[in-house]
Amino acid sequence: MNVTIVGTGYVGLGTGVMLAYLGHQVIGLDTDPTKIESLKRGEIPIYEPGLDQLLAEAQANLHWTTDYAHAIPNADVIFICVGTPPQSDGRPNLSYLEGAARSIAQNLNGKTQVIVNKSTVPIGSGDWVSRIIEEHAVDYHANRYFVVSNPEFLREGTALGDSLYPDRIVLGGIAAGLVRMRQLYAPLIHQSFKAPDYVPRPKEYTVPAVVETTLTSAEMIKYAANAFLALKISYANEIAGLCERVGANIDEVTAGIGFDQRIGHRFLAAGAGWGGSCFGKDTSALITTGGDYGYEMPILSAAIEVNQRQRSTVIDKLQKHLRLLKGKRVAVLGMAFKPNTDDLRDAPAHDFIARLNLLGATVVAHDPVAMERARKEWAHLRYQEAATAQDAINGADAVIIATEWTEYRRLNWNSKVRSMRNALVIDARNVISEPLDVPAVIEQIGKELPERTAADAVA
Ligand SMILES: NC(=O)C1=CN([C@@H]2O[C@H](COP(=O)(O)OP(=O)(O)OC[C@H]3O[C@@H](n4cnc5c(N)ncnc54)[C@H](O)[C@@H]3O)[C@@H](O)[C@H]2O)C=CC1
Ligand SMILES: O=C(O)[C@H]1O[C@H](OP(=O)(O)OP(=O)(O)OC[C@H]2O[C@@H](n3ccc(=O)[nH]c3=O)[C@H](O)[C@@H]2O)[C@H](O)[C@@H](O)[C@@H]1O
Repeated sequence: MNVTIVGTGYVGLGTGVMLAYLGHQVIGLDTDPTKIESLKRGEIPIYEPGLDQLLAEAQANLHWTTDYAHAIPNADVIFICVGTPPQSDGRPNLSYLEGAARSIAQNLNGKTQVIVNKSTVPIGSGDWVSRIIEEHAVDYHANRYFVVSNPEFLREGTALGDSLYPDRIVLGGIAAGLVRMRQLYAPLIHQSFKAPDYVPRPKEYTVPAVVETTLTSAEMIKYAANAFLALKISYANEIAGLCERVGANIDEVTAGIGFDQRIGHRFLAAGAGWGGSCFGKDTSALITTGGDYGYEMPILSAAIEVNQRQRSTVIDKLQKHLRLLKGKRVAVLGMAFKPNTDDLRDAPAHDFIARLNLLGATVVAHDPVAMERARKEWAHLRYQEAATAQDAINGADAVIIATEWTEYRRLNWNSKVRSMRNALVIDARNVISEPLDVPAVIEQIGKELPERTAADAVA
C-alpha cells in the first residue's frame, strides 16, 4: 500500500521505517526541513537502537518530503504522528494536529483514503479531525475518507521490538476504515515478515491481539494504558519509601508481589520516577479531561504527586550527607529520561541539575548519547560536560546516577569511588547490585546496601 507518515519524530520514524520494512511504499513528511534533509541523506535525527539498520534495509521503500501536495494525493493510508506536547494547564497542545489535519484535507484526492491518528490526543479528537477535514477539503463531497484511531504503544529505546512484536494493535473507527488497517498490518497480525536478527523477539511471543473499538474507546485506551503504567511505577516508589523506613528491600518486595500473575513484575522498578514525553503529559491530560466533566481522578493525581516527591527525594538524600551543597562538585550520570534514547523530555536529570544550580553546587554531567542534544535543549542549565563517566566522577563530592545506562551498571564502582573527593553515590536507579569493598556511602531507593568500612574490607 502507499502510506504517508505525517510527522517524522520518535513515533513517525519508527512507524514509517517499520511499514517500509514490511513492504509498503512509505513517504515520510515533516514540516521541519532540517529533519527531512538529514533523512534524505540516510541520517537518522534521533538515537534509537537498530533503527539505522532497519532503515538501510527498507531504504528502497522510503521517501522523504516536506510537501503535502506530493505526499497526500496517492496515499491509501495517512498516519498523523505529530507531537502533542503538554501546556502549562495540563492540556496537550493540539495546534500541530490541527495544522496537519488541515494540510491533509487540502490535498485529498477524491479516492478512498484512511486517515489514521497515531498521536496521543484527548478523547474526542478523532471526531474533531473529521470536522477539520470537512471544513478544509477542497471538494469535501468528492472525497471518501475514514478517520481511524490507532494509538501507539512503543517505548523509546525498544521501539523496533515494540513495533514488530506488539502485544496488541488497537484500531478505533468504522468498519470500512478498519478493514484497510487490517490489510496494512497483515504481516504483523500474522507475524509473516522476515524477522530482523538485530531486533530481539520477546520470549514466547506469538501474534498480537487485534482490538477493534470505536474511535472514542481507542483514544481512551491509549491514555488509560499510559496512566496505569505511570501509577504502577508510582505505587512501587511509594512502597519503596516505606521499605526504607521499615528496613525492607523494595527489590525483594516487588519480586515477591510480581510473581502473582495478576500483578506481574514489569514497571515496578523503584527509582527516580518516571520521566519522558508521555507519562507526565498523558496523566495530566486525563485529569483535565475528567475536570471538563466535573469528575475528579484522585488516583492519577496521587501518582503525579508521588512522582514529583521521588525527584525531591534524590536531592534530599544528597543533602542528608553533604548538608550545604554550595561549592560542592556533583556528578550527574545519565541525562536522557531512560537508557537507549537521547530524548531529554521531562528527564529527572533536568530537575536534579536545576535544583543543584539553585543550591550553588557545581554540576558535571555525562550521558552516553544525549549530551549533544542537551547542549541545545538544556542551554538554560549550568553544568560542565564530562567526556566520560570517569571524568565526571573524578574529584566529585557526590555522584547521582539518574539513568540506568548499562555503561553505568558495568562501571567498577570500587575503583570509581576511590577517585572521588568524597565517596557518596546517590544511586537513583538502583544500578549498583553489590556492596562495595571500599568505604563509601551508597544511597539507593527503597533498599540499603550494607555500608562497608575499611575494617570490613581488610577482614
Ligand atoms: N515518543 C514516544 O515514545 C511516543 C509518543 N506517542 C505520541 O505520538 C505523538 C508524537 O510523538 P513523538 O514522535 O515523540 O513527537 P516528536 O516531537 O518527536 O515528533 C513530532 C514531529 O511532527 C512534526 N510536525 C509538527 N507539525 C507538523 C505538521 N503540521 N506537519 C508535519 N509534521 C509536523 C515535527 O516537526 C516533529 O518532527 C505524540 O502525540 C506522542 O504523545 C505515542 C507513543 C510513544
Ligand atoms: O506513550 C508513550 O510515549 C509511551 O510511553 C511509555 O514509553 P516511554 O516513555 O518511551 O518509556 P518507558 O519505558 O515506559 O519509561 C517511562 C519512564 O518510566 C520510568 N520507569 C519505567 C519502568 C519502571 O519500572 N520504573 C520506571 O521508573 C523510566 O525510567 C522512564 O523515565 C510507555 O511505556 C509506552 O507504551 C508508550 O507508548
